[in-house]
Amino acid sequence: MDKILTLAGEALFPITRDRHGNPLPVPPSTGFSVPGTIQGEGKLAGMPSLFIRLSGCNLRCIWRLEDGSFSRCDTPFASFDTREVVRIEVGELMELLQANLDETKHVVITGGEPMLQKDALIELTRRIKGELGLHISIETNGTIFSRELAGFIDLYSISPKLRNSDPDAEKLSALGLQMSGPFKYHPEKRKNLEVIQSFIDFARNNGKDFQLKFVIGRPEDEHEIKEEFLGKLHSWKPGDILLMPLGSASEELRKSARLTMEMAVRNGWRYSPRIHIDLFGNRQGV
Ligand SMILES: Nc1nc2[nH]cc(C(=O)O)c2c(=O)[nH]1
Ligand code: SF4
Ligand SMILES: [Mg+2]
Repeated sequence: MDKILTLAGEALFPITRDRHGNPLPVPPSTGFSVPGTIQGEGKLAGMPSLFIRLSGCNLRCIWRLEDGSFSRCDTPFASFDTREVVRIEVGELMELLQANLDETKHVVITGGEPMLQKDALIELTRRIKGELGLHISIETNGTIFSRELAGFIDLYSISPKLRNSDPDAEKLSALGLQMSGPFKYHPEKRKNLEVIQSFIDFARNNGKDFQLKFVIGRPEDEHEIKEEFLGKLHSWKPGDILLMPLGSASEELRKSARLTMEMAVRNGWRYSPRIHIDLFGNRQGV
């Protein structure tokens, strides 16, 4: 029997057809007449893509912006609150993907933290490569590695979380949340240099690509990136390091954009936009 994936929100998005190729009754959240959107972030920003969003995350990010306001994970329905999920067999997801591909050659696997479902993902990515020959990216927080899965993926988009993402008592109480399991473990789990180095080494040795994409919300982030991550990792190039402004809405992004861009220029790193948020706002399925 096919393995089963647990997906969040719109699962595969944006799509316009069911797995038999029949039109869906509602248009996709993009409002487009065609399936697909563009990759909004990272080295492949602008690339026509379909997204698969997996449910569940081992971290619980809540950031503090420079003005003192808070910004939590931009996909809470795939991390903080996973009550609504879609369970789908790999074979069925393959049919849905195939029915919505048209000219799109890129698939992005995101979450949540997709590596939590690595067994089902190995089956899915093996079939996507073998049967459809698509380019596959994975958006991961860099806390879990699998050699077998890495072998089927072309771009590892690793987004290690900085201290500013820790859900401390003040942030939790401001958001009316309790200090329970995942919140408590976030600070000790979020940084795993061994896992990040494994992704980098595997990419270098197997003709794959990777990027380290850091979310920037305050000036101190620069020192932490250099001392606690890049200084302890090897085999990366400045062009593999991307800085992305903090925020899940355009107004938030604007607040941190200049700080982020200046930091990128100063270090020879790259700036990553979040095009889908600028174009569509903070919405699911775009
Ligand atoms: N268009 C678009 N680009 C994205 N890049 C990363 C995304 C994510 O949610 O991981 C994302 C997303 O949700 N939509
Ligand atoms: S690691 Fe990503 S998906 Fe998980 S809580 Fe943080 S921002 Fe959300
Ligand atoms: Mg994301």
